[in-house]
Amino acid sequence: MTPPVLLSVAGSDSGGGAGIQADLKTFAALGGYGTCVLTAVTAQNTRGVDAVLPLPPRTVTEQLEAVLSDFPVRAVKTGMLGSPAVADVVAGAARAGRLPNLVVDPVLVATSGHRLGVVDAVRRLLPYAMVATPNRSEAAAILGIEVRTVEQMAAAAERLAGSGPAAVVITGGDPPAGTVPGAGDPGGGGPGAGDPGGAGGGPDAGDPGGEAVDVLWTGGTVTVLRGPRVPTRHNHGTGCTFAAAVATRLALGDPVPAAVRAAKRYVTRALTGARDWELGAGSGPLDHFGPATR
Ligand SMILES: Nc1ncnc2c1ncn2[C@@H]1O[C@H](COP(=O)(O)OP(=O)(O)O)[C@@H](O)[C@H]1O
Ligand SMILES: Cc1ncc(COP(=O)(O)O)c(N)n1
Repeated sequence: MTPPVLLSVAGSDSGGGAGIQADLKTFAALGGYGTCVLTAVTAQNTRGVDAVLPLPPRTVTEQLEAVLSDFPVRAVKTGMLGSPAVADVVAGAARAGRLPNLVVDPVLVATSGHRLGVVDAVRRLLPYAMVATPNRSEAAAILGIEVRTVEQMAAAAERLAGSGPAAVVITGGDPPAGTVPGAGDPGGGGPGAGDPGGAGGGPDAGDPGGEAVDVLWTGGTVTVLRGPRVPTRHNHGTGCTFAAAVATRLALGDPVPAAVRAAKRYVTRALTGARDWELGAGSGPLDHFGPATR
């Protein structure tokens, strides 16, 4: 059977763990066919980003035309945009209705701390998103407010949805200092439990008992998605992988809540598969195709 076609609009990670490389692996692992439009080339490895070359808007336009004129693209994921001018090119295609099931991952800063994007570029694309997937610090930067607790994640998701996206997932993969703060009952609830007040005080990434808590806002409903926090230094590209998985599941026909749950499960498995890997000296990549992902 012909697989559904996905498009990733993102930067290249020479280390292969994030960006275009993570997106194409995720699309393939989940049964899609991946195409790509490069926005920037980064010199990057598990330790950090050494250089960034943003591509000219015209080169991005030409790649978009090449892909969209030939492939029946069913869903699109954007990551690093490179520049506001490139964001305008992509927003133009979205405005023209050429980017269906658009998942916008507002990449601003790499896990290593290197700046990869600006809020101004992300703002130009958000109005056209079906799903936006900022992490907590990205949501905080876009809105100019603090986003740490589950209550703050829920409020931020609702505010971001006000700027256009049909759904917003704020991801909480980054280990906060010591705990995932949130008032109320720390217990209960698998992925999909619906109590925004119940993040609990799970220990952070160093503790196998902790949780990775994401918050989904869609159609006026807040859903708290909980998963086990995988204790690992191999966590480079989690945000890219998550957003690419959401896009793939949308392309396969899932509604947004199901797509988001499936994406969270996939990231957890890809993290689990690479837990004992020793690739690079810093934040290593995920296991996109390993037995844990099946
Ligand atoms: N150590 C971890 N264990 C389990 N899930 C994780 C871990 N780190 C990130 N995730 C999950 O990966 C997805 C991407 O989130 P996040 O890491 O916050 O994105 P980003 O890379 O943009 O910071 C979310 O579903 C988040 O809960
Ligand atoms: C080209 C590119 N795009 C996106 C990210 C963010 O990935 P992460 O948040 O996992 O560092 C990255 N490091 N490089």
